[in-house]
Order: sequence, then C-alpha cells, then structure tokens
Amino acid sequence: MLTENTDPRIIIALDFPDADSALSFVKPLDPALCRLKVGFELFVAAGPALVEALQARGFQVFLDLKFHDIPNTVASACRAAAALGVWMINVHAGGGQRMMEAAREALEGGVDRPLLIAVTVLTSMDDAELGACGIGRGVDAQARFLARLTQESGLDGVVCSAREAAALREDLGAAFLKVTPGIRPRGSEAGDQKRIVTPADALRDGATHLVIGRPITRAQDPATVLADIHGELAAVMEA
Ligand SMILES: O=c1ccn([C@@H]2O[C@H](COP(=O)(O)O)[C@@H](O)[C@H]2O)c(=O)[nH]1
Repeated sequence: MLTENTDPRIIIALDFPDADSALSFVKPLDPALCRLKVGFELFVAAGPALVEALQARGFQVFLDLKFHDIPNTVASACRAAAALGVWMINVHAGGGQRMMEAAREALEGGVDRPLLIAVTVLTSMDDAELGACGIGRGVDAQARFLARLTQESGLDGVVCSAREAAALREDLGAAFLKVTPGIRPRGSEAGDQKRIVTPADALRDGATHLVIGRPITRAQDPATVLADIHGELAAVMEA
C-alpha cells in the first residue's frame, strides 16, 4: 500500500518542453505521493501560469531555477519566485555567502516562505570534470565545503548527490535538507549523470528528498515505476 502523506520524499523532475506535455503527464499522479520540480526548460516555455496550474491540482512545486548572480539580483529573483507560492526554490552555493544571505533575507517575514536550498556540486560532475574547472579538491570535499557554507548562510539545505548525504548528515545534522538528484533505480540508464545512487541507498544514507526525472517520466508506465520506488523506500523505512 502507498502511504506517503503530507511530506512526500519523491520529487519528480518535470523536464518537458511545454505545458500540455507536463499537464498530461501529471494527470494520473497523486499529490500525496510526489512533489513536482519545474526547471529551466519547462519554466522558460510555460512560465508562472504552469506553476500555478500544478499548484491548483494540489501539487507542491520545487522551482529549480538555480539562481547564480550578484546578491541584489538573486535576492530580487527569490522574492519573485516566492510570490508564486512555491514550496522550494534554490540558488548556487558557488555564488558565495553574501549572495546566499541576500537570498535568505529576501524571503524573511513572508507568510509560508518557500524552503531555500543551494546546489553544491552538480550530480553530472565527477572529480575530473571539477578539476578541469580548476577545483582540485574533488567532489566529496567540495560538496562538504559548499554545504557548510550554505548552512552558515542560514539556508534550509542543499542539492547534492546522495553519495555525499551520509557525510553531510554527519557534518550538518539530519534536519538540514539533502535534496538528491541523480537517483537511478537499479538497471536504469545513468544518462548524463555521474554520481548516481539507487532510491533505497539514498534514503538509507540520509537523503531527505529524492529528485527523479527520466526513470519515471520516460517510463512506459510511470505510475508503476513510482509505485515500485515507493515500495523500495517503504522497505528501508520498515527495516
Ligand atoms: O546537481 C543537480 C542539480 C539538479 N539536477 C536536476 O535534477 C533532475 C534530474 O533528472 P534525471 O532525469 O533524473 O537525471 C534534472 O531536472 C536536473 O536538472 C540534477 O540532475 N543534478
């Protein structure tokens, strides 16, 4: 039986080219069983109206626009995103402490403010790719460094790979959110993701939320894949 409730851990990445495709995909989904993530592609194509349409269907929305700019610009963008009534928004931790603090301050005092998290190291990157950007300390150390900076800036959590979740739980506590893309049920294709983890391992290692896109959205039967993942998570929670 599927018993997720007011705090579903699964966030489905709605990477679709237009509103019609996204809305027809979500039609059979139950908002008690998943949240939805709207990223660049869909937001650029369909805008705030689509976010409002998803919320009107009962879904909580993570608006994944990964703001990364000067503090004043990011703060204003966060204020505008919060006005949409979304559940969660994000920035890039690489924008630095002043930028993250400006983002947090922009949301202060708002009723039902969105959760604010920061991207550490993209799950599509490995040590070699990070090194090629001039960061030689490796993915694990860089993710831990940026996660600590995020917590010191007063944000609610981070986007990281579930591979780093256990270390971040140790460093920063269980309540600090660890929102983890790069989730791949056993046997599914990695695609462009480098740091992948199964749903069960992610939960066991301390991921608080699992972002899952193509393994569900490109499946022949998305509802069955979602139900199977719920089963996998329930087994971990019962163990
Ligand atoms: O480090 C990151 C940050 C964001 N993402 C986003 O999550 C989904 C993952 O989709 P899959 O199809 O399951 O790979 C996608 O929208 C990314 O933009 C990420 O993957 N890694």
